[in-house]
Amino acid sequence: MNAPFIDHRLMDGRAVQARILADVRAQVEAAARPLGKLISISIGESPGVAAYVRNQERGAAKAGIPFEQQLWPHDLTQEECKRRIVALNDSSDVLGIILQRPVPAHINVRSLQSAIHPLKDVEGMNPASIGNIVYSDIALAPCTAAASVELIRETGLQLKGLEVVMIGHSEIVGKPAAFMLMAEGATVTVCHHMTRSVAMHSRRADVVVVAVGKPRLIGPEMIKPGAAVIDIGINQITEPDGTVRIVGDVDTDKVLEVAGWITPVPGGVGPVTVAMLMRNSIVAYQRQLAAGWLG
Ligand SMILES: NC(=O)C1=CN([C@@H]2O[C@H](COP(=O)(O)OP(=O)(O)OC[C@H]3O[C@@H](n4cnc5c(N)ncnc54)[C@H](OP(=O)(O)O)[C@@H]3O)[C@@H](O)[C@H]2O)C=CC1
Ligand SMILES: Nc1nc(=O)c2c([nH]1)NC[C@@H]1CN(c3ccc(C(=O)N[C@@H](CCC(=O)O)C(=O)O)cc3)C=[N+]21
Repeated sequence: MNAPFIDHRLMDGRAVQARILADVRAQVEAAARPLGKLISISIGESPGVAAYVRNQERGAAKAGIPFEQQLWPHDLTQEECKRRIVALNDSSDVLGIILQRPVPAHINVRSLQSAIHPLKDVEGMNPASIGNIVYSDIALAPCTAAASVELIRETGLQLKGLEVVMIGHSEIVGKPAAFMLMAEGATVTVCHHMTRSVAMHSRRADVVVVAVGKPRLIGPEMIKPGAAVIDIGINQITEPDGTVRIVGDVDTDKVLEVAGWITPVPGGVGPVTVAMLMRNSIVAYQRQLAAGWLG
C-alpha cells in the first residue's frame, strides 16, 4: 500500500496541540497543590463559541486540568454577571476564568473582562494583563494571538527581523498578535479595512497572519512565493450543493501553490488556541502559588 501523501506545506495544528498539552500535563502532574477548575463562561448561546468550548473541554481533559462550562442566560443583567465573576475570583476551587465572546448587546464586555482578577485571567484580556504585552511581557497573552506566534515558530523561521503582515486589528487577535510579534523582534505591518491596498503589503511579507472573518479574502496573488500564511479566520459557509463547511480567510487550495507553509482550517490555529489556554492556565497556577494564594 502506498504511504498517504502528506503535503509538508500544510501545518498540523493538532500535532502542535498534542505536544503542548503533553507538556502542560507534565506540569500539572508535578504541581505541588491540586489545581482548581478552569471555568468557561458563555452568556447566551452563539454558534461560533460552541465548537471552541467543546474543544476546550477535550483539551483540558488531555492536559489534566479540571474544566467546567457555565452557560449563563442571555438576559442576565450586567450587575449579576459581575457579581458571579467576583464570586469566582474569590473561590479557591477556581483556577481561572475565560469569558467567551461575543456577549449579548446589553452586556459591557470590557467591564466584565476588567472584573476577572489578573491572577485568574487565563485569557489575558483584563486591561492589566493585556497592557503587559506593551512591556513585552508575553507569558500570559490572548490565546489566539499566542497560537499564531507559536505556529510561526513552528516553521523554523527566525522571528528577529522577520517581515510580518497582520491583517485585522481586533482587540482579541490582531492587536495583541502584532505586539507579541514586535516583542519577538519582527517588523510588523498591521492592515485593516481602511488599508488602501492590503495586497501591496502582504505580497512583500515573509509571514502573513490573517484574522478578518471573510472567506477566501486572501488569494495567491497576495502572497510572496515561499511565505508562511497563518489563517486565523473561522467562517461557516454553505456550498452551492447545500453542504455547510468551516473555512478560514484564505483560499487555501490556491495559496498552497505559492506559500511555503499554510495553516489549514480546521486543524490549524484553532487546536493551538485551545493548547494556549491550557498553557496560560498553568502559568496562572504558578503565579497564584507564588502569590501565596494556594496556601
Ligand atoms: N482560531 C481562533 O482561535 C479564533 C478565530 N477567530 C476568527 O478570526 C476572525 C477574526 O476574528 P476577530 O478578530 O474577533 O474579528 P473582528 O470582527 O473583531 O475583527 C476583524 C478585523 O478585520 C478587519 N477587516 C475587515 N475587513 C477587512 C478587509 N477587507 N481587509 C482587511 N481587514 C479587514 C477589521 O478592521 P476594522 O476594525 O478597521 O473594520 C477588524 O480589525 C473570525 O473569522 C473569527 O471567527 C477569532 C478568535 C479566535
Ligand atoms: N474570549 C474569547 N476568546 C476566543 O479565543 C474566542 C472567543 N472568545 N469566542 C469564539 C472564538 C472562536 N474561537 C475558536 C477557537 C478554536 C476553535 C477550534 O478549536 N477549532 C477547530 C475545529 C472546530 C470544530 O470542531 O468544528 C479547528 O479549527 O480545527 C474554534 C474557534 C475562539 N474564540
